[in-house]
Amino acid sequence: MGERRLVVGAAIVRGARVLAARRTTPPEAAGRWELPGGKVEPGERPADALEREIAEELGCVIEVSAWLSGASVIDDHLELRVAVARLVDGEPEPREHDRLTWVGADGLDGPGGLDWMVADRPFLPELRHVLRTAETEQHRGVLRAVLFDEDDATEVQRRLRADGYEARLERERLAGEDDDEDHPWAVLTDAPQLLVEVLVDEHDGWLDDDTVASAAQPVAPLELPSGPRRIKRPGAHS
Ligand SMILES: Nc1nc2c([nH]c(=O)n2[C@H]2C[C@H](O)[C@@H](COP(=O)(O)OP(=O)(O)OP(=O)(O)O)O2)c(=O)[nH]1
Repeated sequence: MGERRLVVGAAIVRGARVLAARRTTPPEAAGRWELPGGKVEPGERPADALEREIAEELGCVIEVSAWLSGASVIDDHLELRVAVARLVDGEPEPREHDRLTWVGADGLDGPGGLDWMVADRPFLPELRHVLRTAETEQHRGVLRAVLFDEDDATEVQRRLRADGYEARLERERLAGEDDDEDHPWAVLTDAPQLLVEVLVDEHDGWLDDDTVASAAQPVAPLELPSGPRRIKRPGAHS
């Protein structure tokens, strides 16, 4: 027997919750929760396979941020890897699943938690950690400024730090397969939203949706978006 074929699952994280999907087939898996995804085609990169499967199954666009560690055996022929991903366009709709749910660290598993596919369970502790980190950042009012160029990101970071705020750089695709120029930079900061908005504006970036709606409230009575959306995203990048 050769190597097991790879199945990839997406832990799509928004705010501090992850999207879980309930299977309908085969009968023994119906009613069990999984991370949406599917089989990687021969010659296909796992991140591309995942983005393709999500478009097919959920009708939305994601971007892989980082792979969780390890792989989990599904059966003699298949093994599962899981990536943390961010929703970049559209809203997930179930096309092949009978239910979708956004679940936080506390609702992942354990009493009252979801009944996951067996192969997914080894990923839950690390996933819980990812969600807890996201929760902490939300509570601290951390904003995420996204910029296309490293120079812009570094400059925004420098200016925020010069003003006494914390500012940390992150690459949008952290541990993906490739590292080409398409992947933007993010600056995570505890600076006030207005200041961050001014800086991203100067550097052709935008403020990410996830963080704004929840984080901005304690900072200032601004006009807040009622639903998740991106604030000032350039239409195309040059
Ligand atoms: N997508 C996905 N599949 C999982 C997970 N956990 C798990 O055991 N599996 C199993 C169920 C299936 O046996 C297999 C993936 O099959 P699939 O039916 O979702 O994949 P696919 O869309 O590429 O299907 P196919 O039509 O090519 O057969 O992996 C999970 O979290 N996500």
